[in-house]
Amino acid sequence: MAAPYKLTFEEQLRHIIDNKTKPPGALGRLEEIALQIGLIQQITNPAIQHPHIVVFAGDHGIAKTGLVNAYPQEVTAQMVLNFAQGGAAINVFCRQNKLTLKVVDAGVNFDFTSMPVKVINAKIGFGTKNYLNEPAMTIVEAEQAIEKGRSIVRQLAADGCNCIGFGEMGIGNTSSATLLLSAITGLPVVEFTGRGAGLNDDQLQKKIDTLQQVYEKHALNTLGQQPIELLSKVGGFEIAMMAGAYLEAVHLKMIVLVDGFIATSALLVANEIFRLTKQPSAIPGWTTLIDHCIFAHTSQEAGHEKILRHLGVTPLLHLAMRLGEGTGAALAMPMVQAAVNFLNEMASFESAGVSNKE
Ligand SMILES: O=C(O)c1ccc[n+]([C@@H]2O[C@H](COP(=O)([O-])O)[C@@H](O)[C@H]2O)c1
Ligand SMILES: Cc1cc2nc[nH]c2cc1C
Repeated sequence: MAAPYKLTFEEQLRHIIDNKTKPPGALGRLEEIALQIGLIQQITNPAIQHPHIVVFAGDHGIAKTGLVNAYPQEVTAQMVLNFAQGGAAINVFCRQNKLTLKVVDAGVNFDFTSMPVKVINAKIGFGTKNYLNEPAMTIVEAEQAIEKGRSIVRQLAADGCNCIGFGEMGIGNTSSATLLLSAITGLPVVEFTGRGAGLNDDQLQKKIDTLQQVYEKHALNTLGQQPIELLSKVGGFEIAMMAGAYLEAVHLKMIVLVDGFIATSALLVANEIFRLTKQPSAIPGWTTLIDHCIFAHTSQEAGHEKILRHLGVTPLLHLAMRLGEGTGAALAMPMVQAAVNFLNEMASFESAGVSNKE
């Protein structure tokens, strides 16, 4: 006699989700998220513990030229102080959704150490170099930033956090994100260039021309599969640190929420690093970091929708936001919690005595 067929863990989870008191699929995307989280935690009653938003801040040498940005470089440091004082949008949404916020100085052009503010000092440098003239950072700096991002997440996980969203702050960083995405996907710079924090039509054209020049100067068409070199040419300290943070969070099987355009560019860099290390994925059958992540929102920054489509993913929210700071991730967190809650708390047809379809 053939041995009885044993359900795989994924089949068991699907069965539990399908037997909740609702028509199959009626909770839509929440059902996908519940399945994804169950698979990440390899348990049928998963839990979110000590959810965090970590905002990485860094400055960009190119921003000093004013060729690609509407706001001056000083705004990065000023906004970090605003985060530390609780006055930014991300502070409001974290308070609303009971998320712990950590602010990391990955490389802002300002010294916060003498100030009475709660900012994690992970400074790699006082802003990157202007990549119109030279590489943004050294290979060693790129590696240091990645390692620092990994260690920050490792510490949070050790302190009990299992759900995390990453945000960023850095005047000029939509330009870095554009160049990184263009190199990694092989799609033209113009595809990913947008208005950032608020460029007009003329300024947008100047940004496109400038970034095309940078793309050619550093032969970025040859660097798509060399993520560390790519970061060193056109990256940002906050983007490199976030890439390390994603790598560690996925490695530790945390629930990871992806914010907007810049956060997605850091994820793609991390994904290339993951691919190079050829480590087996923590979850059977998941081959990329993308499989592991929950995409929080679609930013209004023009390139975001394009890269999301390229990846074949649909985020939870579409609020026409383009702020960064992790605000999209913070707003999506209650949906993720709702997915976990229905899986844990809803009755099944059997337990509630509700008749199922014939
Ligand atoms: O997250 C997004 O999708 C997003 C889209 C546009 C702008 N931003 C934020 O705006 C800043 C970068 O804009 P820019 O024009 O200076 O490159 C940076 O601090 C980001 O957090 C963020
Ligand atoms: C004011 C301001 C706040 C921000 N938060 C994230 N990016 C930002 C850019 C600007 C300009």
